[in-house]
Amino acid sequence: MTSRDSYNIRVLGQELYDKVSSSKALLVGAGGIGCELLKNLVMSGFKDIVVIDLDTIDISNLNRQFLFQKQHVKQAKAHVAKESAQKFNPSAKIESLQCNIKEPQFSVQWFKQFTMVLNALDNLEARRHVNAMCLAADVPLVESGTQGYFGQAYVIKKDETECFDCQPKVAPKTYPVCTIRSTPSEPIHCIVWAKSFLFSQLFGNSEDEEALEPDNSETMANEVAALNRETEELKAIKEAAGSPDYTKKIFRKVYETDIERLLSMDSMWKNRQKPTPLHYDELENMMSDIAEKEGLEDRKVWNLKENFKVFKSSANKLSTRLLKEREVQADAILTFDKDDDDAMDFVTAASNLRAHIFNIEKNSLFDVKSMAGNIIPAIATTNAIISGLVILKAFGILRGEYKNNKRVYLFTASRLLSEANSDPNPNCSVCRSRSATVSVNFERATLRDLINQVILLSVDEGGAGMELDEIAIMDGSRMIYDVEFEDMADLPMKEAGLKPDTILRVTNGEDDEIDLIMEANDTDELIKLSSPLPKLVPKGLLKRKMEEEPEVASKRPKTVHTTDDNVIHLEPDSDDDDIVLLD
Ligand SMILES: Nc1ncnc2c1ncn2[C@@H]1O[C@H](COP(=O)(O)OP(=O)(O)OP(=O)(O)O)[C@@H](O)[C@H]1O
Ligand SMILES: [Zn+2]
Repeated sequence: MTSRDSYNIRVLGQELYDKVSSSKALLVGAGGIGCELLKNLVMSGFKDIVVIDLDTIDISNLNRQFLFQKQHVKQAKAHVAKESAQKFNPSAKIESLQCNIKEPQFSVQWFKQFTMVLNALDNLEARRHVNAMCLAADVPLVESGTQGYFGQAYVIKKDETECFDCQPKVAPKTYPVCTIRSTPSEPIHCIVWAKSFLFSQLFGNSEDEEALEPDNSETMANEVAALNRETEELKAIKEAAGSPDYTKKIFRKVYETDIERLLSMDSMWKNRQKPTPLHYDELENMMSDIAEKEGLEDRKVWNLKENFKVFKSSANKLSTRLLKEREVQADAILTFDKDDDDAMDFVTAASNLRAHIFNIEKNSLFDVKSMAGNIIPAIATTNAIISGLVILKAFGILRGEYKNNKRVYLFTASRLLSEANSDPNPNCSVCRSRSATVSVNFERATLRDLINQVILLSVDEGGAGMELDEIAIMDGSRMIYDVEFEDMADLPMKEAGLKPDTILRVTNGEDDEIDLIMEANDTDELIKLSSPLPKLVPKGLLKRKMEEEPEVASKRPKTVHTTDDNVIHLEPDSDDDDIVLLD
């Protein structure tokens, strides 16, 4: 027994220590929270840990992801995190995987080996996936997130608590296309234009215009046609990459010709201040009287000449890079990355030039970076506090606490607020459906076998007890059976495109649905239910139960969604919540 173990026994008590040291934890993500958390896990006595992260270490991670050092840049986060954390407790077994958690090899069956899963992710999609897998495998999950000085940590457990998807999440902000392309009025409109329109048209994939919201109104039809023409013209200029007047062509098109075309649409400017085009040659002449100085400060707002200079140099650098990449791969593109200096220089200068034309305030590179990259600074202390709380949630799980394992919110790095975990939302389509694992011989069993032996089987015999003419079966968004679509019913499952870990959703009417998680069975038995299907709790009943317990409902604080998917802040509006002040 190491001295760390004897220390942990004294702190945790023998009973909890035994649970901690015999559990197996999966840590998803080895970034800001993940690094802290892996260190906490090994130091608090977890002995069997799998850490997974798809990414490699970037220099910008080093200020807070302290398991990584300069010499590790470009190496796999998961492997380096494992090596560094191992030193805190050499007796812990850590397995590292440089993979995407969404890969099919990480099946429901694979998730079942863990006592708990700890999320340390930075995106909605992966969080949703892990949530669904943990529900299907019935493994408790600790979800966490931070944003600046705010953070949260909470436990998700099938049938006991809300799941990640019980409350709707806000979609990232989008902007109407006509505001971005024709009538910007705020700095962010110019930044979105530079990043999502100009950058992606010139160097990336023109389909990339993620932040633009199509505007279908008829009055805009002419304008949209004009803008499509602009896009075509830009494509032609793109072909001139590498030629001496390349940047001049771009500049004249987007800051002169396009602006003059906008000015010719009189109705657009009746109640708006008109833009003023910029002229390349005039600016070029002005440049001759300033000394060339390299290295502009990123926190200073550049003047017109400086923006012009940076625009030309960064556009040239990006197009040279793209041409080089195209020599190797004909359809190479550049993807905007906030940590790519040339891309940030380009977006800052291009958006500032546009801001100048529309009389909008310009911004420093530092500020443009935070807006273009949707960045709210990641703060090491916030990650550290939240990771500590995640470990307390994990201890709670080992003690069998779910509902009373309170959600914790961190406000402005000094106030912690906790609230009771909520019941699952009776209308949640992710966690409120019943689920069961069915083992299937994919080579031989047909969908009809599944229908007869599981779906139509009576509830008393462990089946779903549904009626044949009422059921519909979906494989994700693909309909594979209903009473009027039996084409696939008699094919072997494999031929019907079904494979292990497919989750089939069977519904019959509104109030009854069940998810069947398919696993491989190579025995002679075509279909085998591992356990009877869970009995249905009609949604109506659950809803009524919630209404009968008003004190539970009224305790729910008001939800305030942020623009990012990292964290949802809650504002307390109940006096009963525990508030802890940190020094
Ligand atoms: N699907 C996924 N599978 C595995 N790991 C993932 C997946 N999605 C995200 N991650 C990892 O989760 C971690 C989240 O960490 P964090 O929020 O600190 O982000 P970061 O990329 O390290 O930092 P930043 O975004 O601020 O540059 C990252 O290391 C990321 O690679
Ligand atoms: Zn749910």
